[in-house]
This record gives sequence, C-alpha cells and structure tokens, in this order.
Amino acid sequence: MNKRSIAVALTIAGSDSGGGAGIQTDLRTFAFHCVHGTSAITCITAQNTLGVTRVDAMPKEAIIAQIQAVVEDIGVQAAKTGMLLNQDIIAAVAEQVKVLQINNLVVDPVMVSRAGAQLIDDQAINTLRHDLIPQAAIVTPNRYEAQILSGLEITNLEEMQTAAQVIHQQLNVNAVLVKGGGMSGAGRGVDVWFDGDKLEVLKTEVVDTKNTHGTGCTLSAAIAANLALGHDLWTAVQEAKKYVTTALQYSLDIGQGQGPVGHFFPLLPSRDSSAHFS
Ligand SMILES: Nc1ncnc2c1ncn2[C@@H]1O[C@H](COP(=O)(O)OP(=O)(O)OP(=O)(O)O)[C@@H](O)[C@H]1O
Ligand SMILES: Cc1ncc(COP(=O)(O)O)c(N)n1
Repeated sequence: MNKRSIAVALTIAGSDSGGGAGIQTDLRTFAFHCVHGTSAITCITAQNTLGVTRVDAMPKEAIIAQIQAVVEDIGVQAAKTGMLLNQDIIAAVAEQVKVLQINNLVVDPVMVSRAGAQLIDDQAINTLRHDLIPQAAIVTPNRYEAQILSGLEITNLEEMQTAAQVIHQQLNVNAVLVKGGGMSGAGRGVDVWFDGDKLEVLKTEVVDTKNTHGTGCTLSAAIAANLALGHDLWTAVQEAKKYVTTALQYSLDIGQGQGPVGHFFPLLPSRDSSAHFS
C-alpha cells in the first residue's frame, strides 16, 4: 500500500455537542487544511447555539493517556489547547507538553465567554499563566481574557496594543494575538499581534452576522494547522485570520441562538442554495 505523508496536529479541548466550537470545530479546521487531526478530550459540554447546559470533566488520567497515545505513536507537528476547565487539567496538560516536548503549541486561553462571563476559577487562571502559557508559541486571548492576563482595561485599539505588549513581557510568552471579536463598531474583527519585536494590527472587514460561535477555536486551530504544514508563525497567523473571516462569511444559520461559522465554504455549491440553507 502506498504510504502517504501528511502533517499531524493535536487539539486538547472540550467537546461541544452542538458542533459549533471545541473539538468538533478544531477537527473540521484541521481537515480543511488537509492536516490529520488528533484529539485529547478534556471535558464534555452539553451545548447548543443558545449556550452550555452541562459540563463534565474527563478524568485527568484519561486526558494524559489520550495525549500520550497520540504523541508517542503518531507524533504531532503542532498542537492547540482550548477549554481546559480546571486547575488539575491545566497542570496535567502543561506537564505533558513539557515531558513530551510538544512544539508549535497554540494556547487559546478559554477563560471568559464572548459575553464576558468567567468560565474558570482564579486558581486555574494562575496555573494557565505560570505553567502553560510560557510554553506556547503563541497565546490568543479574546478581549476579556487579555484584560485578565494583562490586568488592564481594554476599550480601544491602543489599549489592545498595550495589553499585547504587557502579556508578552509578564508571561514570558513567544508571541501574543489579542483578538478583537469582542470589541465594538469598526474595532470588531481587528486583532493585535506582538512578538517582542513587531507590533502589528490585523484588520479585515467586519462580518455582519450573529453566527459567530466557534471563531476563537477556528482561529487557533487554523494557526496550529498552518504551523503543522511548516509555515512560520507570522504567516500561520495571517493565513488563519483570512480563514476565520471567510468562515464567518459562510456562517451557518442553525438553531435559535448564535450559529457556528462555516468551515468548508469552497465545497458548498452555492451560498444561496436552498438545498443547503433552507
Ligand atoms: N464579526 C466579525 N467580523 C470579522 N471578524 C470577526 C468578527 N467576530 C470575530 N472576528 C474574528 O474572529 C476571531 C476570533 O475572535 P474572538 O474575539 O471572537 O474570539 P473568542 O471570543 O475567543 O471567540 P468565541 O466567540 O468563539 O469565544 C478574531 O480574528 C476576530 O477578529
Ligand atoms: C467545548 C467548548 N470549547 C470552547 C468554547 C469557546 O469557544 P469559542 O471561543 O470558539 O466560542 C466553547 N463554547 N465550547
């Protein structure tokens, strides 16, 4: 049989039963990039477009076993973390990243929902800050997460830029991308990059849709996929930003609340096709 070579990426994240965020979104994003997706599930959420109704954590040992099973046999060129839920899980994941020498790690520090609600406790945030984020190639906080990590209030682009620099310095992390999905007006969709050298603003058009569920997961998974493919970090971030913008343009109007972004847009016969969107 013909042995094909393919890049491999790992997502360490939670399951979203509604398929709009978490593991489900990450694997679709990897697949779109022709990267083989592997996963370590940290928790199971009962979730839909209206919100989360229940969360069950996986046992720490089960999470460690999943990571080891993937890395020790298959090997990964890049990885991302998403919802890690509690301090125990964050510490276990940080330990595995170190011991297994997982490179090209994208940390999406899922702590606060877009609506501003804190999802993990203060102890967990400390462990994220001290044990996991310093091992990342890049950390991708949203507006509220960047406020927590920097200790600064963020209301405009200038404050996003200051926060990115403060996070870079205080957390000793290689690069920071502060995401602007939670900003208002024209600032929505404007992200800020800082790597200790270049301070860059990533701008795209504002996509006018309520269906933005899973944008953060999609962006971090796309960065990981591009790193797995061998792109440098800055290129990976720029490509991922383009991808999430198009995915937003093709977001899915399903459920009664906030629908997910669409990952396989080029495969759809037509945006207006009633067969797909009715
Ligand atoms: N309406 C929009 N138009 C254009 N880009 C957007 C829009 N909303 C979010 N984005 C982009 O999506 C990416 C994810 O950012 P966001 O701030 O939404 O992350 P998040 O809060 O982690 O996401 P989530 O809503 O999935 O929790 C960023 O690149 C951001 O600029
Ligand atoms: C399982 C899971 N993981 C992550 C998020 C947040 O995701 P996002 O920031 O992309 O909305 C979520 N809602 N559910």
